[in-house]
Amino acid sequence: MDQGPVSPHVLIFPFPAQGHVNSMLKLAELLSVAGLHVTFLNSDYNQHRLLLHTDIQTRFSRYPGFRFQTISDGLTTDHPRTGERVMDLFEGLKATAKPIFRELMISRGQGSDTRPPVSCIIADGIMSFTIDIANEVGIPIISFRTISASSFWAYFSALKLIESGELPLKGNDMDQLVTSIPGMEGFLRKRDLPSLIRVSNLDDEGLLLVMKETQQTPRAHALILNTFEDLEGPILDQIRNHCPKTYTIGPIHAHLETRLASESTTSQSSNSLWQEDRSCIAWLDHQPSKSVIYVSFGSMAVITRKQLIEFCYGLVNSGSRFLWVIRKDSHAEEDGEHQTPAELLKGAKERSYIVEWAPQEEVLAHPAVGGFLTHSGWNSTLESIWAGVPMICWPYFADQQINSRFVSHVWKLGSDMKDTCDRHIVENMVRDLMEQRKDELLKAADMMATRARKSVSEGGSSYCNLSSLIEEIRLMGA
Ligand SMILES: O=c1ccn([C@@H]2O[C@H](COP(=O)(O)OP(=O)(O)O[C@H]3O[C@H](CO)[C@@H](O)[C@H](O)[C@H]3O)[C@@H](O)[C@H]2O)c(=O)[nH]1
Ligand SMILES: C[C@H]1CC[C@@H]2C(C(=O)O)=CO[C@@H](O)[C@@H]21
Repeated sequence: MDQGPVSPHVLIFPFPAQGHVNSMLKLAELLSVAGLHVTFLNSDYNQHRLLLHTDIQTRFSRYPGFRFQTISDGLTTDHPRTGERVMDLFEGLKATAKPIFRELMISRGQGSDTRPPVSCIIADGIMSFTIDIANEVGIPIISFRTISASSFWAYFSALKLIESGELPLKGNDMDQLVTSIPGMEGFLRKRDLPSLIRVSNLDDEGLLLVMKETQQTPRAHALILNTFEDLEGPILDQIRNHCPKTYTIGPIHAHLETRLASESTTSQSSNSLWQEDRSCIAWLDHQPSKSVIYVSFGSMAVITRKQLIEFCYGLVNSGSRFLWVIRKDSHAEEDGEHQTPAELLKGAKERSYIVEWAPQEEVLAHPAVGGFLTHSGWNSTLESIWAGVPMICWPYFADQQINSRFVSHVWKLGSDMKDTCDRHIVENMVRDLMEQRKDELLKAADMMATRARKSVSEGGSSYCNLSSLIEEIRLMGA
């Protein structure tokens, strides 16, 4: 990448969760490759886990302008930070991180640092207190929202949903179409609204939070989204009516690979907060081409024992081979139930493999993988699109409900199991994806993967947008 004469200093501040740290740390590396000074402000809790489970220090030591800095997320070490309790992070950050961040920005991140002062902040768009502080101290700020453009737009349109009377939800017909989100009139049902705004009470804390946070974005200098024009073009047109400087630079994980390759460098870029169990790659090496369905519900979902059992039976009865990520903290233990998932899956021992955390990007790229049963987190969705792997979506919360509608009905890359969790449905959907509609879905997935490749290749939309973004950041530092 070209390196101009000015060397600005960007401070990157993610919301402290895996799905956010992952993409924002990849952006940090992209900016470091371009020769910018970068400070990555990680929570103490996540930094400890990154150091424990990755080679992050060594990886970033090749960038002399890069530093990690840490900040408290306001929660105790034993707080789960998963499931619904992830929302506690917002209070923790406001009470603890916000005043520290203000002091840090008043000093322009200077302390004992010999690097130039911070000239630009890139902060998670779900933490609008960073916009208040940046504007107060006079440092330009760019919001990075780590969700899809479509879910961002749904949150942005929440006020319209309220004005038109579509929110709060009334009645039981969740299949009714929603009419007041411009660009989604023909296919978005009530049940496809992100769970945080799929509510029947306007006092709902999640609704108020996500609405307020999203409404603040136009106050930032620009918006970065981890998506690409060919994927979400019509929705991006809508967003640009409110946030004209919207840079789409995704899929970021692939963009980083591409840029590093063009610099003749490679990066084993695990940003995992859990220890990756690489034994699953050896297991995949012994499975036939496109025969395995990969199952993972990301880093935050917590499922009930009953749901776990329905998935077990559905997968076993489908007859398919499967690789399943079951985090230790991902399912509630219930009284009188002591069978582990491995014991429950005894009947499918030869054709199943369980790990607590996988090297997901590598798994999805493996020739043995032919499908992905996913919770539709945005990173997982993009990683699956990049790898050309069709999906069965089982959205858990937040943006996932709308992502799964786009996967199944707009991009036609799989099916949506939303709001059900029944062994027969799991079995039928796996058979459909891995057998009946296999060729058709693989073809559609392959076509979208080709478009994704084009976007991060030289001259592609994400490639050009990243170059413009870097140029803009350089001008801020001048
Ligand atoms: O065994 C695993 C499982 C996951 N991952 C990685 O973990 C990330 C998970 O991210 P995502 O798929 O986005 O899910 P969540 O962890 O649930 O992410 C949160 O953050 C996302 C970005 O804001 C949102 O889209 C989600 O709804 C929200 O739950 C991905 O990069 C995966 O590759 C692994 O490396 N190994
Ligand atoms: C805890 C969730 C509330 C909203 C956040 C989010 C967003 O940016 O809208 C995405 O997924 C979750 O990580 C966050």
